[in-house]
Amino acid sequence: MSEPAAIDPTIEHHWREVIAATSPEARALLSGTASAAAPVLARHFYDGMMADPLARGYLDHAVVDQRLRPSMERWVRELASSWDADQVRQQIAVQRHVGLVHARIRLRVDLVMRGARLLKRSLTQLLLDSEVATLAVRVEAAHTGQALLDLAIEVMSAQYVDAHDMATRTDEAYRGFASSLNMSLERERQRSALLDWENRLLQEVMTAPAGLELSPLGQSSFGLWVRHKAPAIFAQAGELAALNDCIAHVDSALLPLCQREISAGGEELRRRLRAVLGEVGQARYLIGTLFDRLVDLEAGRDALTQLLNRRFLPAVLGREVELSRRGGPSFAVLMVDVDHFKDINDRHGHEAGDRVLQHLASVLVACVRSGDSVFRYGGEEFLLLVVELSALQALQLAEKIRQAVAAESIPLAGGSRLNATISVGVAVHDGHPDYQRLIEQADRALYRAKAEGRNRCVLAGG
Ligand SMILES: Nc1nc2c(ncn2[C@@H]2O[C@H](COP(=O)(O)OP(=O)(O)OP(=O)(O)O)[C@@H](O)[C@H]2O)c(=O)[nH]1
Repeated sequence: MSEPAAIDPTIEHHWREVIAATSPEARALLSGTASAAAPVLARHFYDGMMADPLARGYLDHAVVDQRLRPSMERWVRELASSWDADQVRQQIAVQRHVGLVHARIRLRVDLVMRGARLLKRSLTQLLLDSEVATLAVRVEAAHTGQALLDLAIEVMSAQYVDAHDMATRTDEAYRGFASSLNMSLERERQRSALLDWENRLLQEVMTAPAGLELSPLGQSSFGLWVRHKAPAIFAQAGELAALNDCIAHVDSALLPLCQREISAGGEELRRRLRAVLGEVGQARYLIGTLFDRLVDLEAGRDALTQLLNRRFLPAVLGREVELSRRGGPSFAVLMVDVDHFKDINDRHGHEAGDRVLQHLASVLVACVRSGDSVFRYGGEEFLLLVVELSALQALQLAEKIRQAVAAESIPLAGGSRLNATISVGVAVHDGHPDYQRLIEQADRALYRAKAEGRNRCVLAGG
């Protein structure tokens, strides 16, 4: 993360405007009150934050008491007593630094906002209750205090977002690097690490002197890899959590039971060992699944249809929105859904259902141009992004696809054939920057197509 050098002139301008509009009396009241009450204000800030279990995940009480609260007191004092141009510039630099630190420790921005809101409320109350100035001066000081806090948080948040974006890009790049390692080699390496641990366990059980602690799976080369490297490769995959549970179960429940039976030996020990090996079998299965899914996911492909999966939808749609925002031609989204697909599954079996999806995918791909994109959006739902088309042309394309599907019966595994139809919702981009809105419009049009009898195409807003 690098700190941008120049100070945003707009924010500096706003900051100085706030100060210029504040009378010397109100400035003095604000500085004096903030300075005297800094310990109370800092306490309100952190008490509010630490009341949230989420915040306690980032910060612990000792760190808050010893380190953060004193620097928060200083922060409040300086914010409320920086009036000349140099001091303002200095303040902006401080807020940016704080934003960077927050991004580095991944402190959530909403928690900071909450603390700031509580702090603002306390400061306002103190100023309004002050007995050393007229009501007009107290109100003026309260307004300035609030404006300065807002400015500080604004600068902090802007820096936070920049730094966070950069960190996300770096994380992604690392993930890309990590997952571009030779995956089949990595898979084999981890499988054999797991096997090594199993062999070692058996050896320890057979030959270990009395009192020897069995080696935990979590400390094995496999366990360390799961804890430290696998999250970078598999991100938030559910199987990874299951794998961690598996390892924890082996180490905290199954191994101690095994350990207890070593000296006695016999059938009970064998039973306990089988339980361990059973759980390790589960870990092996999970590793296999993780790697299998990664191959498709990394390629951005849906395993059944080989179409793009939803992963790249934000990137692809986001880019089209950006292109059209810069004056490019409009584009459309077609939401395609198989009619009565549940019946197809129920009547012909799940495999036939899969075959229908594969067939439909090939029809969709055949009907669009190479500049268009076809996604498997959900179970039996597909999303087509078609570029440089008017509403009428998009609807005509949808109709062409609908007819192509309806016209051709689909061959099944046993030689039989079945007919399927689709409904299509069409929406043309109207310039709105949020592509999700376009998807929702297409979705609503699809819903209408279903409601009006299926096997038809409906244009959103048409
Ligand atoms: N064979 C198969 N079935 C799937 C797959 N993904 C989802 N499904 C099934 O698709 C069916 C979708 O059913 P519904 O959402 O009720 O819709 P429908 O039966 O197509 O009815 P309408 O959309 O209203 O015409 C569910 O039964 C899912 O189990 C898949 O990958 N393969």
